[in-house]
Amino acid sequence: MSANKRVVLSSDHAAIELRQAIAKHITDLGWDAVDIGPTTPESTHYPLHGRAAAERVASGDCALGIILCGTGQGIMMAANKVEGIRCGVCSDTFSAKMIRAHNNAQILSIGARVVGDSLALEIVEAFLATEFEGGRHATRVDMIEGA
Ligand SMILES: O=C(CO)[C@H](O)[C@H](O)[C@H](O)COP(=O)(O)O
Repeated sequence: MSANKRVVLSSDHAAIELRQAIAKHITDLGWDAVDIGPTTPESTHYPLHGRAAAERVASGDCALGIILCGTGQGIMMAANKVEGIRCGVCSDTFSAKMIRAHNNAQILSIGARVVGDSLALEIVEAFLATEFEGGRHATRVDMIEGA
């Protein structure tokens, strides 16, 4: 499968089951889910998993990413420390579309303790189905990146 269908997934202990459900769901939709774990429920540290997913995207190994922790906030902060990565936390489908269409975010973060499972799948679908619009938004994204 080509790299542009590869979606890396990671989480901390707060979101393992939801992350695995999302991986199955996006596979059914035709994406290549690259689930980098963890798979066991022991308490772990979200910065490790946010950075690991972001590095898969920054390196070009995966085109997009989906990361989760309890709120989605901490793992998002860790992912955004990786150069060139734009990640937003979404709890609604409109925001999930907009972080692709206007912000060209490569990574979606979800709080597994914030949104229900079926809304989470809708948020993921909205994110994956939306393309960056470019134009005036490209100017602004370049400004985020310091251009
Ligand atoms: O939400 C989180 C970070 O923004 C993470 O899921 C953390 O694990 C959370 O802050 C603490 O969760 P814990 O299960 O009480 O360790």
